[in-house]
Amino acid sequence: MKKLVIIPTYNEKENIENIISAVFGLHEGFHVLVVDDSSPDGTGEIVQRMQQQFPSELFLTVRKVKDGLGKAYIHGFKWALENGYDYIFEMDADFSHNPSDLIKLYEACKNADMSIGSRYSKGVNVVNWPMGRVLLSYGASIYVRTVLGMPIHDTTAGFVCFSRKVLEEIGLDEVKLKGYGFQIEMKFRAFKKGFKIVEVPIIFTNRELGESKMNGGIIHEAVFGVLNLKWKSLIGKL
Ligand SMILES: Nc1nc2c(ncn2[C@@H]2O[C@H](COP(=O)(O)OP(=O)(O)O[C@H]3O[C@H](CO)[C@@H](O)[C@H](O)[C@@H]3O)[C@@H](O)[C@H]2O)c(=O)[nH]1
Repeated sequence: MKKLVIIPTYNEKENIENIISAVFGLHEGFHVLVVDDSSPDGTGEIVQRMQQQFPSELFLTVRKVKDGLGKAYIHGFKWALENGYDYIFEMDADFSHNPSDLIKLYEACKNADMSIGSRYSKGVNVVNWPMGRVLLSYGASIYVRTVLGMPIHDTTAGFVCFSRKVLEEIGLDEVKLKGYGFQIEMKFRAFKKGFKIVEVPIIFTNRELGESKMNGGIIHEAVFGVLNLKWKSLIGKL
């Protein structure tokens, strides 16, 4: 089975080399695609250099401008489908997600269609986030679950495994949200299509290096984006 971990990056020079090494260090046959938005800090150049060491496992696509997490992933998903991958993973560059949990996600995904590394399926498993961010994220998950009626605890999770057929059937060109709302939209579309989704408990650890790209615009898009998804679902367009 061909497995691809997609890592979107914007200014991750402190993390990128270590995270790629950690994935390959698992020796589980994962390939890595980095989707970099022309990071001014030289993240892309670091990946290019590592490609000499891992010519057939490490891939890089560079987009011209910073255009949001969602668009970066959509680009990566299409690349994965074109290149024949069976299982496709989302993972942050910054070690918020422990790369060794990829194995748990893969095992769970084999018995489902999609698996989610979940911070909230067994209590709240977040380390070193400021209380405000925990409340925002946990509150967002309750808001989304209530409005959309989706039985998923961690609806904004960014540590996910998709089996190929989910990405083939979900309608990638119709996914509209670009920021973290994208995470919600992907899960809702998969849920509406009747795919089997399982949550795997993980511990999310706040990054030690580099900076989060979270901002007010991303929150605004997610709040109104959820209402729009609900509306589309009510009028049968989703
Ligand atoms: N290519 C690209 N990558 C991006 C962009 N914005 C963020 N990224 C990359 O996406 C990953 C996550 O971004 P962070 O900015 O570190 O996210 P966070 O604040 O820690 O957010 C986490 O929580 C969110 C809400 O729960 C999650 O939705 C998100 O996936 C992530 O796990 C990192 O690898 C970062 O470099 C972008 O515009 N373009």
